[in-house]
Amino acid sequence: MLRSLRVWAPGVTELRPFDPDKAPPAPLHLFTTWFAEAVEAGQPEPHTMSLATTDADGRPDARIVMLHGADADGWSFASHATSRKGRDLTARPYAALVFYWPVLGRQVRVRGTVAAAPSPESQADLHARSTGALAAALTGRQSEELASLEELREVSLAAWERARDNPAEPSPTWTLYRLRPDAVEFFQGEPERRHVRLEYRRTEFGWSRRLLWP
Ligand SMILES: Cc1cc2nc3c(=O)[nH]c(=O)nc-3n(C[C@H](O)[C@H](O)[C@H](O)COP(=O)(O)O)c2cc1C
Repeated sequence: MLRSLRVWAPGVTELRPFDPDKAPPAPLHLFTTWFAEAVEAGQPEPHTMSLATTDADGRPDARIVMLHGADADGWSFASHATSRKGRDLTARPYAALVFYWPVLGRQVRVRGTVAAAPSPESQADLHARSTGALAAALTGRQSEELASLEELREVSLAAWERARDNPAEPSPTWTLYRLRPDAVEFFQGEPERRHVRLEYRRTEFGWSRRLLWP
């Protein structure tokens, strides 16, 4: 089965030429352009990304989270500070994000230091989202062992009710995190496998750019 599968099948993926000489001086601008192009090209869920962290012993872990924003302050996402990833970030406030947009054969990797936003900002970010997002956050206990699906159902039903009754109910452990990048890499797939990798690195004078062998 694996051998019958194709990456970037014609008709599914459009590999556009990417000229790194015309790339903007800062990675945020290129990310914003590529993100909008992924949306326009019909990429499902382009705002989901892998978030990699390491625990206190340096052991890595990764999971999918939603992108909450990308601006001059960094790339943001939200989760419980008490979750496994939250504990990792407390122990080692450094992370990597990976976006994969297969309809355009593009990957973006972002690495840098992570800081937690002040609680009022985290709560405001949560309350600007859907009732379901608030209910999920109010359910809490993320990454703890769950005794049964029945217990989850009971706690979740109560959380949905609280979220509907009080859309401003706080979820004390819910935290908005910002990753301030020190490196951002853009990968554009190429049909002859001469993929273009453009890496931006933060320097004391701004951003430097270099190509990487694919
Ligand atoms: C599409 C998708 C989006 C998700 N978005 C989030 C998110 O924004 N925040 C979050 O805490 N978990 C999110 N999750 C769940 C995480 O992948 C993960 O299961 C959870 O956060 C616990 O991770 P941890 O034990 O490493 O802390 C998402 C999962 C999927 C599949």
